[in-house]
Amino acid sequence: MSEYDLDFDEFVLAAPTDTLAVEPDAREHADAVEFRLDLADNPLDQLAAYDGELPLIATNRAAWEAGGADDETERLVTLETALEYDAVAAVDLESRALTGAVDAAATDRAREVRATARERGVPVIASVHDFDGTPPVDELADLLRVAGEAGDVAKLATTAQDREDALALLTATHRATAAGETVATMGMGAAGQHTRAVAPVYGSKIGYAPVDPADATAPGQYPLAELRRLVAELQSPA
Ligand SMILES: O=C1C[C@@](O)(C(=O)O)C[C@@H](O)[C@@H]1O
Repeated sequence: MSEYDLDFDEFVLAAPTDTLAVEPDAREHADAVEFRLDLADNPLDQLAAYDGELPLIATNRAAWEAGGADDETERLVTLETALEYDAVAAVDLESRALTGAVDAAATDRAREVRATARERGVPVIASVHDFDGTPPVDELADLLRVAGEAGDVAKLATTAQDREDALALLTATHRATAAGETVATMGMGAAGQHTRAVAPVYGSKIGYAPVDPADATAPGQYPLAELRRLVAELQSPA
């Protein structure tokens, strides 16, 4: 068993970054670092040099899901190579990449990365993003169900335009958790911000918050120390 194990039975607060050098600053409040390979310079060299304490979630976000990786083959090869490093304790794969929404060759490759992760005992976060809005609750439930079949944690980040969107996301989170699914949800944008603190109350198992707000990887993220404080207060009300 690696010293870097991550499971998602309990809430995991991840600090997203493109530079592993921030890890010492994340330690006080984070449980993990999300390493955004798609945004990083020399990501594999950074991984080879990593000797921090926090486990890493490896993400190599596709350009078609608003990430920085535009060559599908290369991004999946890089992600699979990242799995060779002990510190990589979870891997993020787009649910659409795993379920055939891209193209057949890319789907096979994404599934190979998932198989490699599983051989190594590394959980797979199957993620879905909606950068335009938040679909109705039943659609959110479907997205979570499909992602949950594709991965070990179903992650859903949608853009909340108003409080109804935020409520829909929280409702879907609550229902999925009550049904025994392992999910992570967060609302993007100003109207979604509070869901980042509140969704863990309804069972969401991952939060993302950068050490430095200037390094935010999505609209509406709280700074790390702030999200840690909010989540802790809401989980243990006085
Ligand atoms: O998928 C997610 C969630 C996220 O988009 C957010 O909204 O906090 C931030 C990303 O870095 C991460 O990969």
